[in-house]
Amino acid sequence: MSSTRYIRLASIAAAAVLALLPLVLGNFGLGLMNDIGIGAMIALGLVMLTGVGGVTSFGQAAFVGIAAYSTAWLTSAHAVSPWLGLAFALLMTGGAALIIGMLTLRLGNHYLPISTIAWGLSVPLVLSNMDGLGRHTGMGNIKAVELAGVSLASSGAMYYLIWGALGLVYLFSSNLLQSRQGRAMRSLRGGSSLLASVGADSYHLRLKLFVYAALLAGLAGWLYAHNNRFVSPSSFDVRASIDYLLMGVVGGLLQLPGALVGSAIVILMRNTLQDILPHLSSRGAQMEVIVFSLLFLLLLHRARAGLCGYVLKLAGHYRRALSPAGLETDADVRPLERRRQPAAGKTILTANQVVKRFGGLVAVNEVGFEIHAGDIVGLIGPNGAGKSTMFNLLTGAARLTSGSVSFMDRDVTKMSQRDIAQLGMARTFQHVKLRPQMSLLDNVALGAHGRTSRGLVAAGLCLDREEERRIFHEARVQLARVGLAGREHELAGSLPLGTQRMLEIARSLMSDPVMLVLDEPAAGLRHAEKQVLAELLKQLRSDGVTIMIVEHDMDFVMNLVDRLVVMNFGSKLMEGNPAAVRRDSKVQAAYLGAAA
Ligand SMILES: Nc1ncnc2c1ncn2[C@@H]1O[C@H](COP(=O)(O)OP(=O)(O)OP(=O)(O)O)[C@@H](O)[C@H]1O
Repeated sequence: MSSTRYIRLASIAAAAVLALLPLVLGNFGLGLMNDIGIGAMIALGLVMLTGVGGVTSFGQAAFVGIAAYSTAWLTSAHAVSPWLGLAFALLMTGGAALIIGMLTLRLGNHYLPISTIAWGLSVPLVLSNMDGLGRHTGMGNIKAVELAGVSLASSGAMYYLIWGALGLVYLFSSNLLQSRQGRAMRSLRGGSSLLASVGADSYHLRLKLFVYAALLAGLAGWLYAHNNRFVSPSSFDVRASIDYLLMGVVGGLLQLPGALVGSAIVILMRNTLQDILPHLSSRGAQMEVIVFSLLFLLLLHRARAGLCGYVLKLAGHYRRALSPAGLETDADVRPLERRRQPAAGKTILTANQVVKRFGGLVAVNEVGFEIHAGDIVGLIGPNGAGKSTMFNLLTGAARLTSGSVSFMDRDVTKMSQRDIAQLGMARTFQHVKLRPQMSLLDNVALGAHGRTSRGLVAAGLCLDREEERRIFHEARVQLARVGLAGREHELAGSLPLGTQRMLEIARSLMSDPVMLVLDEPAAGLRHAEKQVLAELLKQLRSDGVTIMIVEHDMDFVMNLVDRLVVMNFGSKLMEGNPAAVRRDSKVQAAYLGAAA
């Protein structure tokens, strides 16, 4: 049985068991299940935000509080329908998350998690000081939800509402992760330069995840308010936020089921401890904190990926589980649209008097050259000549001090790396940047981000399948082009360096580039791997792809390129075909002579 079929059957069985549970559970059991469902929904947001997006939040309970108070205020003080309360709660939570996210998500390092503590502390403080919201006492008499005239006041009715909503958001999240946006989101943890090179914007991806996680917390807050029919600020303080984070860590922040497992473990454990500890000590509440702290430490030592991660690892599927297989595609799938490629020989890139200073050091000094469509051009020079700096200036990864660069008839001097990528400049990295936990197919599919468009909502609702089929069809074509056909489902992290470089090139080709810019592609490769790479690049040239290559390996470059630009001490030493460069005495003195 295929793993997809197995997962589908297991999900149907789990749904059936959950649907029948109220028949055997009493009120207490249903209350616990409702708490687990609400906790799982908040932890699901954290799996998306922290596990996928790499943003640690200590303030998620604040969003739960904003939503719970919004609906409590509207339905108890103004007697409106809880369904209007839901719309208002989501609006308030989403709006708050958007503002907080825009203010904090650009903060790097540890500043971001610290800032989450700040709003995690301040929201309950504000709630507990507002007269209209009952100050420290909170608000009661919250209306029960009604559905088609039927009151959902009982625990059993709320159980179906909570778990039904959880099922829907779980499905939405799962669809999202296996989409164009989801691939980019799953790549966030490895830094922003790879994403920029495929035309994706890390900041906006993080912001979307942040708002999404807050909306899940908001939905949970609404359910909490109408399940308990009472809200107070203490339920939404930083301690509650840490509890939700603990649920994610215990269950596993890297898998969606981790949210469910974590919520169940933490809530059931807390309940059991609250029964047992008072019999053992008069300081039961403090003991509970200690037990949870010990659990946290144990997990960090023994199972950092949480219980789900641990079990999957034992089952040997851990790495594959992070890497959805990608859609199967038919031969008759409509290919992705191609851009109009420039005519052979047309000037596609012009560097004009480019200067880059680092303080007093002039790394690139008034360098200029042109690149014509269909050529392979090499940028060479001894160590410290300024090649990498020039590479960064051309691709938009660094800003020029003066001079200009035009690409495809556009002045790109001040353009972002992402916008230059969108114009058709694809790059690879000196230190290969792949997503090791993702399949080859997913890694390559990521390269099409800038030429496809379906967004988060379409992905969550599965309205992007046609585009996904086209992406995966193209990804298979590009994998075959670099000699990796049939290896689609292997993990990128398991490949040797030479194959990883091929994979990077396949990813670059996914953007349908006008020009491929390769940063030391032969570095670290064995002789045979270099030969395979050179053959591939020659094949790409004959397919009409323009290539610029920064390289140290003279033999590799000389046998490959049409033209060379030689740099030394930041300046252009000469430009010409390989034979002319080989003959040039200045080059021999500066570089080739040293290498001979
Ligand atoms: N971010 C930076 N800050 C300060 N100096 C820098 C920076 N980046 C590069 N340099 C300096 O600029 C000069 C050119 O460096 P660059 O890395 O571009 O040379 P390169 O030709 O690529 O060298 P290599 O072949 O060794 O990679 C060097 O002296 C380097 O120390």
